[in-house]
Amino acid sequence: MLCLPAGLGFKSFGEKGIALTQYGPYWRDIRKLCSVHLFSPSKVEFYAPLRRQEVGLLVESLKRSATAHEVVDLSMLLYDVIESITFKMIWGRSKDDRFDMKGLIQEVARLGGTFNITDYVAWLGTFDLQGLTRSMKKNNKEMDEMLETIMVEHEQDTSKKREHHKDFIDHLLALIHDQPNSPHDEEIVVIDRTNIKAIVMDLIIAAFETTATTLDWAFSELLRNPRVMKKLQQELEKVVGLNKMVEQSDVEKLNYLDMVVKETYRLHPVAPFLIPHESTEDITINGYYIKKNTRVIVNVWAIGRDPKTWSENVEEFYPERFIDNNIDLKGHDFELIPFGSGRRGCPGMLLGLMSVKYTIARLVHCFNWELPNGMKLEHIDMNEKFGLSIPRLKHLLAKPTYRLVH
Ligand code: HEM
Repeated sequence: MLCLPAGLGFKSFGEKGIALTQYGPYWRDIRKLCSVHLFSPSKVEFYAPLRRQEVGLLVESLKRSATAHEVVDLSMLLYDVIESITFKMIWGRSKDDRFDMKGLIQEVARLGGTFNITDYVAWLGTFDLQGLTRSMKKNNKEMDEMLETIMVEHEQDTSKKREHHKDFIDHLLALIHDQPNSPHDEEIVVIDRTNIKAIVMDLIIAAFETTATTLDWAFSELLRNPRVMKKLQQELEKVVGLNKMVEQSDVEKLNYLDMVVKETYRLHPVAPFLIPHESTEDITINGYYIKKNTRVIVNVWAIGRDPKTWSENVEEFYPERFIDNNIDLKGHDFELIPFGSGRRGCPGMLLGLMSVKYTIARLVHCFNWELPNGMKLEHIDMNEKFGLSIPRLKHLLAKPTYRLVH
């Protein structure tokens, strides 16, 4: 069956972005464009110094907390570091006190995941009984104003620095200013300001919340499972040693880390239902007839907890289950598809996984982690907050101790 994301109960900027846009020439061009400037392996490499710098700053701040024997809000710190990396990649700056970008994105995730009665009883849409349309419009307006300001600032900044260090918004704006001479020019996608806002919004939502939430769950499981934490530290000691920092080039040598990340996604897929898809043709699967244009929701959360696939210890965080199989995250193994599968699968997987693995590696290598105030393992609150993604309900608190030799 060919699938493509269908409309959610809302759409931020119509079908002008990438993630909620129907399959067709526009989606193909935009996806290609994003691949060149953001997702390709060379871009993952290009952003290595940025990741190194931002995660390095986090390590330094944790070292200070360790010296002061402080308990830290690990969830908040993880969201902050991914926020900085994502925003710097996309518009060249990290936090901007003029805008509450994180709040706006989290509101989109909340609204997107709210049960919307209009999806089932369309005529109720006129009444907006749950106030979702009103909230979405307000959110859209704020985002629109914020992105317009950022775009204007990019256009006005003609400094040499900008010429040499173009961010993603610069690349998109160049497309407006260098529109093709001929409509048959296939190399250049014709876009306007609303397209740019929609694409940028999609990318930030797709990149920020997903990566940060993965890290939050990975650390929750590592803290709950000291055996796994210890084994990961042993792997890091063996591959990197205790005298130097982990580098991104070390990441591919860390096999146990790879299994820890897969196991995190099995139990905590960030997008539990992926993005809603739509069948593009009539089809029968396993005896079930699915009509063309049917909305299809894939329950990745349930697949990851199916004892028929994963055996009876399905609730246990047990990375070793990946030792004797070739299951990977690329979307070929349907028992584990946290990044989706096929042509609408996540194009930012390489980028996201590098941020996830590198951050875990650095923090587990540099620090021992304890629960605060003698808290017992079984008291770690593992409840989820339901939305488009499923982050932790409560922040994860922990106490770091520096463990490297220098
Ligand atoms: C590491 C954490 C990430 C996870 C778990 C994740 C997961 C997903 C999932 C489940 C989908 C929907 C796939 C489907 O419905 O079949 C998706 C789509 C998408 N992701 Fe990611 N993602 C991550 C990181 C990123 C990053 C870092 C970026 C960009 C910089 C990104 C950009 C996108 C885009 C643009 C789409 C929509 C693709 C389309 O509709 O063609 N993602 N992602």
